[in-house]
Amino acid sequence: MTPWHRAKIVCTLGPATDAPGVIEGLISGGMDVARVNASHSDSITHSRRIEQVRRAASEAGQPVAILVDLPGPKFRLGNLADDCCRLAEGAVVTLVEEGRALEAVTDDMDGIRLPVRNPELLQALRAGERVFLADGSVELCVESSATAQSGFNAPRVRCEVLIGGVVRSGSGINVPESALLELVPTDDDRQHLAFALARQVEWIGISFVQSVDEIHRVRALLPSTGAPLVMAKIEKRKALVNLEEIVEAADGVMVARGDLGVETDLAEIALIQKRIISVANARARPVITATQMLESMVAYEHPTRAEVTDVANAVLDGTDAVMLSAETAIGQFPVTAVKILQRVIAATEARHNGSPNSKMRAGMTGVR
Ligand SMILES: Nc1ncnc2c1ncn2[C@@H]1O[C@H](COP(=O)(O)OP(=O)(O)O)[C@@H](O)[C@H]1O
Ligand SMILES: C=C(OP(=O)(O)O)C(=O)O
Repeated sequence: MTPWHRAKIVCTLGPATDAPGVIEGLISGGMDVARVNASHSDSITHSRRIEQVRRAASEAGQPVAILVDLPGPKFRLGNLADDCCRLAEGAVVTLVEEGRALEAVTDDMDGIRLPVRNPELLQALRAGERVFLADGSVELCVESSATAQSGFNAPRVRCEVLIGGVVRSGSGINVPESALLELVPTDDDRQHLAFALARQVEWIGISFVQSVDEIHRVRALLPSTGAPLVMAKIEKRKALVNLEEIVEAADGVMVARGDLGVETDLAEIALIQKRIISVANARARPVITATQMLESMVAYEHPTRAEVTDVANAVLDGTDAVMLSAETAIGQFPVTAVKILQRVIAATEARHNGSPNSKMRAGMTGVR
């Protein structure tokens, strides 16, 4: 048994957690919260995963809460032919609308075609604008806009790859200066919220919160009794301006470092994390530190020294939980990743038992 007061572990469910025995392994390894990222997979799959976690948790006699993370107004790539694509620096990439006929597009002009789920984004991009993919790991520069190429039968935006890397089906697209953000909750969020309420999940995550307004609008959709707790994901510059009120209005917050690292200055991420944690600690709101905690473990069995140090530092900062994303959702070593988190948390807390939030942490897994 793990000590009840330790920092909690949140694991994102995905194809990798569908393999036999993995959910059970995550639970015995120390998973406290299972996260369903509503941006990926369909509702039948989400339902099956939630039921599987609840069954395995009940058999293990360990509480595991469910967090349904609403997508928010995030632009995303569509499905890629091989699910994954490597973009080389200097290559030409053409962004096209997913599912539209593209007969007028010639391959040699086009370079690599990447489908985009949001046609309004294609119309809005202008020459010279920067586009970031997969949490900013790939950077594009728009060479010619959809308007400039209006002779084609479907909108297309030609870009040059400035920083290369790997993108996957559904990878996020950030255009930090774009004013295109829809109102949160979006129509899509409302559907996922109805799904989450029907399954009586313990937490819902609101993406791209910028002020308390988004929290109030989501709360207005919740039932008066038995509602899930509301986690505000801090990932926009404006959320940092309104941080204190947001933390006050939410039941918990997430340091969503993936989007935060693109939407703000990456160089300031460590300081921003410390500030969010400290504001949450001061108001007794549980805080999750998320994204790329053990990223190399998506492909390798051992984490880097920098990654385990990052986990330990988050615990020392006072985080109440650490989160795995791709590591458990699509990684090759999901159970090992959780066990490593558990070991690092235990080793760090054995020497620094300084968290003021023991009772609050216990509340994170307030399973119904
Ligand atoms: N349920 C899932 N199905 C397929 N892939 C997933 C799933 N969840 C996560 N992933 C993959 O892991 C990556 C990191 O996970 P996460 O941070 O939760 O997603 P995102 O940043 O795309 O919202 C995603 O970009 C995606 O490639
Ligand atoms: C957790 C995050 O959100 P998402 O998975 O929606 O990118 C993040 O941006 O760090």
